[in-house]
Amino acid sequence: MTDNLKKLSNDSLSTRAKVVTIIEEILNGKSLSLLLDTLLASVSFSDKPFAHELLMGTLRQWWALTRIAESLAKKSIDDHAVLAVLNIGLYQLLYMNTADYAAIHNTVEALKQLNKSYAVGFVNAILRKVQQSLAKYQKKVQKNHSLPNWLAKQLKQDWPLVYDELSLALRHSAAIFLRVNEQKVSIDKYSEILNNNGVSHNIISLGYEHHQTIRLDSPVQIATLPYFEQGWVSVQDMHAQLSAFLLKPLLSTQGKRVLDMCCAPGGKTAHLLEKFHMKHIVAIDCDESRLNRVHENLNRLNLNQQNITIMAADGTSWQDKSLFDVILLDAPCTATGVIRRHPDIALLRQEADILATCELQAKILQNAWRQLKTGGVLLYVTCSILKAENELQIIDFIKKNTDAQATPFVLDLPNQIKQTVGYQCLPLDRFGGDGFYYAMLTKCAT
Ligand SMILES: C[S@@+](CC[C@H](N)C(=O)[O-])C[C@H]1O[C@@H](n2cnc3c(N)ncnc32)[C@H](O)[C@@H]1O
Repeated sequence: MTDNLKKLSNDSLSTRAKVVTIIEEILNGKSLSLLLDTLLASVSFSDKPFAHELLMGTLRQWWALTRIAESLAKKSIDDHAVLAVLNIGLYQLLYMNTADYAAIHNTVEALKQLNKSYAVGFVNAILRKVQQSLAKYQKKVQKNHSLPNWLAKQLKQDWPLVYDELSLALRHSAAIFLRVNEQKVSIDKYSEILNNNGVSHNIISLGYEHHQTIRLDSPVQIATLPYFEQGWVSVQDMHAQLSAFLLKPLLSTQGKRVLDMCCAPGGKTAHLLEKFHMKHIVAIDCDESRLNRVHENLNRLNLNQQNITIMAADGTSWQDKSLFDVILLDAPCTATGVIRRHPDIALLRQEADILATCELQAKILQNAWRQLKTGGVLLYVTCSILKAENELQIIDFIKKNTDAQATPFVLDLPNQIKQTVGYQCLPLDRFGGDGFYYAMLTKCAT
């Protein structure tokens, strides 16, 4: 734990100051996933909803709020804590029903608690200016996007026809989808159980053949879902669930050797084990700590683990002794398709990450290909919405590998967009799935 985070155990630190501390950590490169739990554990029960909304909302609107703050400051604000205090203040004024006095006074107090008293006058003046012309600034903050400029520019170039819709959707939260473990219960039966427990939801199409998923109408505490601990259900975005369904024609006949390259934290591995009897599945990932979560997931779901080998390995160079019939490559990516769920991505990613990520993907893909039998199939997946990591990556791969042939399939929802090779799923509305790309390649005899 960093010294900065140790401050969170100080009960006299206000919830606002704690949220600012978490944002500082994110701006220093830490990921939100663990920090959100740390924040919520450090505040009182009654303050948890406020802390959650203030952190997640401020992160989702970060760039739009920063533009307002810096336009009023007439300069860029380099002190992370001061910028975070300003942005949580602006978020309370422009998005939450916080009384103006609390939004300004208590936010400015956080500066003092964080030893940033030098900025009290500066922050106070900006927040008061916004409070005096609230409607004007509410309109201003809604305009355009809340993305770093380089990303907005790239998305506009990649998706000119739906750019406005896309950049708007990326400012919102995403719906929760459930993957039902059909070894335990059918979707229809689980839907009935949810109804009996008062959990409002819909069964919706995945856009591929007749397959369906459950979408919740509003967020719930996941651990309180009926039979969650018994492994009847998992949380998984609808588009992430496509992997196993797309592989169904190949894996419904038994006896296949499968490689799950880049498997952690094991969402897709678990789905494969729920659905298919494979001869052997090898699941690798380079991140040992994330591999622990694969074990945890498979154990909760009570899955038969006799035929699976899970291990830490570098996908750019690791080779198995025998070839595989099917390879699932869920490649590391910029994760720009899941910004709605992980709004810290919009703060953390840099333009230079695209090229570095594409190079890593190309290396892993090439190494995976060497391990595929002739006649075998590789499913390439990312949760990115950037063409460089997706369609362009695969077109380039096919050019370099004359034994690689695109295998056609059809997705049929409006936000599942056919590409030269594969499909791009876009997060175009609040209730649709995340941004994912899928391409299927068959290895031909040369
Ligand atoms: C998109 S995530 C995989 C998600 C996973 N398939 C699931 O469904 O839960 C990408 C994974 O790639 C892993 N990774 C990154 N570089 C790698 C490499 N060189 N070799 C193997 N795994 C790598 C990361 O640790 C991360 O767990």
